[in-house]
Amino acid sequence: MSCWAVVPLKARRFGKTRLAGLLDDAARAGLVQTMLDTVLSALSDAQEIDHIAVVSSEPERVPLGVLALPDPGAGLNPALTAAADSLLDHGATSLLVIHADLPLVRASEIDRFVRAGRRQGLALASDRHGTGTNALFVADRLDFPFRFGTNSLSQHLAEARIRRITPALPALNGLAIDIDTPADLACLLPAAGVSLKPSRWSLTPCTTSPCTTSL
Ligand SMILES: Nc1nc2c(ncn2[C@@H]2O[C@H](COP(=O)(O)OP(=O)(O)OP(=O)(O)O)[C@@H](O)[C@H]2O)c(=O)[nH]1
Ligand SMILES: O=C(O)[C@H](O)COP(=O)(O)O
Repeated sequence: MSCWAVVPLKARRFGKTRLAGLLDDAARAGLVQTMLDTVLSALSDAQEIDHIAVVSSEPERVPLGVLALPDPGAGLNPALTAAADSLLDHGATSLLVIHADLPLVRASEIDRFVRAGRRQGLALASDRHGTGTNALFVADRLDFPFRFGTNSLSQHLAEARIRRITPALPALNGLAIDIDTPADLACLLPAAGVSLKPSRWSLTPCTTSPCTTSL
């Protein structure tokens, strides 16, 4: 049994565009790198993960000890499909797809997510809005179709229904809190104790759970 984790990583110049009004290129690149480091470190500490890969058109960004997989350049779902095919050749028997923009994720949460997925055959990690999918674990069925994008959670649930799988949907803050928009940053930064420069940041209070809990 060999459990691989794969992290998709968008090309630098296309990454985190929704934050472009708030952060300049260098700040966005720094944020992306910090979040990627956090995710890779949590994966490497997770007991349930045997190997880690990053699928990216920029292999120079992939650290030593992590397998760099090429991105065919047709978007996120084709990149992940190509990665899953390639990992089958590397002996993968189960697969965790996890986004690179989860700044609070911990190894213990990854372990809980994977264990829940093993029990059900599939686990899905919703974003805090209940619409997106931040992580997906498949046991055995590496051909499960990826439907990342708008409203991906309901699309992944529909694919599960077609296959008569009842996925695990564990509520784990570190997997729910991704950083896409200025509102996401507004949720994260005060809770994380990061100081802000008011002249550059426009923060609105966040009311959507679980962003205010256990950070
Ligand atoms: N390899 C690869 N990764 C991608 C691609 N599109 C998105 N990702 C990654 O998928 C995850 C979710 O990405 P998104 O939130 O859709 O995109 P983003 O760059 O983070 O943010 P926006 O530009 O604001 O949409 C992140 O880990 C991205 O780096 C792609 O075409 N190829
Ligand atoms: O399926 C999703 O939720 C999107 O592919 C990526 O999520 P994000 O835009 O919330 O990071």
